Amino acid sequence: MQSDHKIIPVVAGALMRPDGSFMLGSRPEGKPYAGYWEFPGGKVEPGEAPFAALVREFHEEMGITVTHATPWLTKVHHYEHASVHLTFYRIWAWDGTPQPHEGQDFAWQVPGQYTVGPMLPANGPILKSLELPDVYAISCAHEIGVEAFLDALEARPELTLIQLREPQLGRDELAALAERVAAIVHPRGGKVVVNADPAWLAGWPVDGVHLNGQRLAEATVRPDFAWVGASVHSTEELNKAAELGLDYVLLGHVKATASHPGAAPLGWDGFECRLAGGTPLPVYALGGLSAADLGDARAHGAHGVALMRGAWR
Ligand SMILES: Nc1nc2c([nH]c(=O)n2[C@H]2C[C@H](O)[C@@H](COP(=O)(O)OP(=O)(O)OP(=O)(O)O)O2)c(=O)[nH]1
Repeated sequence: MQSDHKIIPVVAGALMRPDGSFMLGSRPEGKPYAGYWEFPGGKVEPGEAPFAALVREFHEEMGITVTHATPWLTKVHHYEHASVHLTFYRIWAWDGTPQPHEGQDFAWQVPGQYTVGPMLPANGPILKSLELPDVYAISCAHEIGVEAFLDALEARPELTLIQLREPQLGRDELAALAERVAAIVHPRGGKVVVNADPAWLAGWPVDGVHLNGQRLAEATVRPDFAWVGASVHSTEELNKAAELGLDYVLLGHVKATASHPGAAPLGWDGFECRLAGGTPLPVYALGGLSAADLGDARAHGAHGVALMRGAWR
């Protein structure tokens, strides 16, 4: 690690297609890591704003004009050739057709099903983040009953990331429900994470664990699951989740919600404020939201929206 190096600001963007596929480019000959695959982008010029750098790089590298992009993740990485501060955007709309202006190859890729490689070393967690859907759904059996919840889950095949959060259930009841939820969600290619003591989950057919605020505060290492997330309210808690190497956080509550009556909502400005230094892990906005809030959430730096009541209406 070469922390004495000046840190070079870099912007990069994932061109997103409506089906969830996105573009990677190969690094041209003559650059460090030539032939490795990356998100198109490059160094920010002195005095240049990051978004302006993104627009310029996409124009120079592939002749397209970015028309709609939202800030997504940031990361510092120390290479042997340089230390870089990476700002990643997701690009939702552009004019023109990508043409390789610098001798690079382009490939549209499906998250988690890569046909190109190797990837730039810094990009592993960034690529993993693209496997997370726009909408994160939190279970509601405690409000509407187990059978009605399972019926609602069956009826919404678009929900592919489910947090099982049923604090009223004991371990055996929760295990039985987790099995039924997984039997619905796994055939659709989705994931189930459980908001419970990680020690409970050994042998359960689930994909990960979700840490509530207290479990996050007590954690000293990342629990050993494929997917681990946490609920946070502050930048400090977000940073703790990042230090543990978690995969995502839920940050809220953004709007007034029945589950926190009386507690003042953050609003979108307060939400964005907590991400002000950038976030290395994807953040779902939580609290009083519906799928219709996805555009606002992305515009304020969120990966997507986390819904409790809003998922099942
Ligand atoms: N473009 C891009 N760069 C990345 C990504 N991930 C990552 O670690 N990097 C690093 C690799 C490089 O050290 C640095 C980008 O520098 P670069 O040399 O490609 O930038 P540039 O196109 O402006 O190059 P140049 O004109 O200065 O030669 O950021 C990524 O996904 N995309």
